[in-house]
Amino acid sequence: MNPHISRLLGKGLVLTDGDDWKRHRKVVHPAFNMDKLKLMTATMSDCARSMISEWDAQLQKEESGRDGHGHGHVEVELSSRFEELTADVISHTAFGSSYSEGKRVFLAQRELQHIAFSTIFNVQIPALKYLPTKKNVRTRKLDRQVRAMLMGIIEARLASKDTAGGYGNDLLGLMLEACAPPPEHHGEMALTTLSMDEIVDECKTFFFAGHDTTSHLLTWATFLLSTHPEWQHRLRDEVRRECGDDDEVPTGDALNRLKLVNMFLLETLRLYGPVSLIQRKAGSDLDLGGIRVPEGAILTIPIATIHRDKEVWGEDAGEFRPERFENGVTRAAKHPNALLSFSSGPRSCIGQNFAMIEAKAVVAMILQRFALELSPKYVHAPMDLITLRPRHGLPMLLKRL
Ligand code: HEM
Repeated sequence: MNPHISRLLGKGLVLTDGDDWKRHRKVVHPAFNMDKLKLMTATMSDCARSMISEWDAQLQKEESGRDGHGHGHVEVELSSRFEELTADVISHTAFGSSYSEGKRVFLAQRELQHIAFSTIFNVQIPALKYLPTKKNVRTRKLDRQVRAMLMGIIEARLASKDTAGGYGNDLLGLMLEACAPPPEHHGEMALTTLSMDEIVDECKTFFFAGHDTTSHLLTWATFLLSTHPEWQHRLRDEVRRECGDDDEVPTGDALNRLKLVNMFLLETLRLYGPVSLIQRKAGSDLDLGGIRVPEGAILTIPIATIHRDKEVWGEDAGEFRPERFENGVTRAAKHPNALLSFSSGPRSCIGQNFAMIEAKAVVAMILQRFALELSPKYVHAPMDLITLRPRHGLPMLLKRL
């Protein structure tokens, strides 16, 4: 693994194994249950609303700047805008009341991520990571800053627990709650199930695993909305019926009723899933459909290829057809687990409901207010750099409805 990426994730859920992984998953799991996620819907909508207000202001400026003779639309590069939005959402949902400190952590994490991505195709020579190259020096400095800032946030939370009446309802608070000592040891503040370092690494993992992936889902979803106007109309009708018009913020329950939006997002994940491949190591000798796989072999699961396989999805595998999900994910293909965007089994994505709720809220709020038309500047060049993104961004024309 690229050392810059290991540093980004530390010993969080993604990179731990065996008993360590079980312990981490047990602590983190309660933070992602449906009731907690519903509480986070309001935060997600608030972040989306502030992005939408910016677009409204841009449109207003465009209209007034031309004495009422503007062309009635603005062009926005959506992929970078969605990256900001999802970073904002994860900063708020992970750190709630400590949002502004959390945002600083995430800006440093983002720079670390850019360094990691810029070295992804380098040959990995172990000794190189100890050399004082410009990137190594910067990485170490940022890493120290991230750790110190996160420790500061966590210590402040622990110290204010009694006066604040708990650790808080954000992801960090819920993790601390799960690690809290039993009442008879009240006051001892020993974190019994995850160490301080491990909590720091879990915070880093949320940011890394949770913001880029969800932003690319939103990017490809809006791309497909603009290239399939009939679906844009159908989804808008559903959103208006279930969530109301543009001055109403969709509730968690209303989002739950968006069946067509859900089918549309699943089809987006099938055709343009942010994660194109995952790897697994064989824990013992295996027989995989007649092929002998020895213990320790690394298997690559080519999600993107499986998602377009005609033998799995039928002759229309290459076409955009959300209807295939009409009877649920398990009946959409010849195999019930054919959709692998969030992986499958015990190591599947812990944030999948979080990501789907966020994507539904943002798509619904955009459809309530704007019509989307792909800019003529758009060049279709999907690029797989850990996650699948449009190489030249997604310039989109937004029109007020
Ligand atoms: C559209 C959005 C997302 C996609 C496509 C996605 C995809 C995935 C995939 C494919 C895996 C399995 C990786 C592997 O086995 O190598 C995974 C794991 C994981 N994801 Fe996500 N993810 C998304 C959003 C999120 C969010 C929002 C969070 C957290 C806030 C998150 C946190 C995690 C974590 C912690 C793991 C590791 C789970 C474990 O090993 O137990 N993901 N994700």
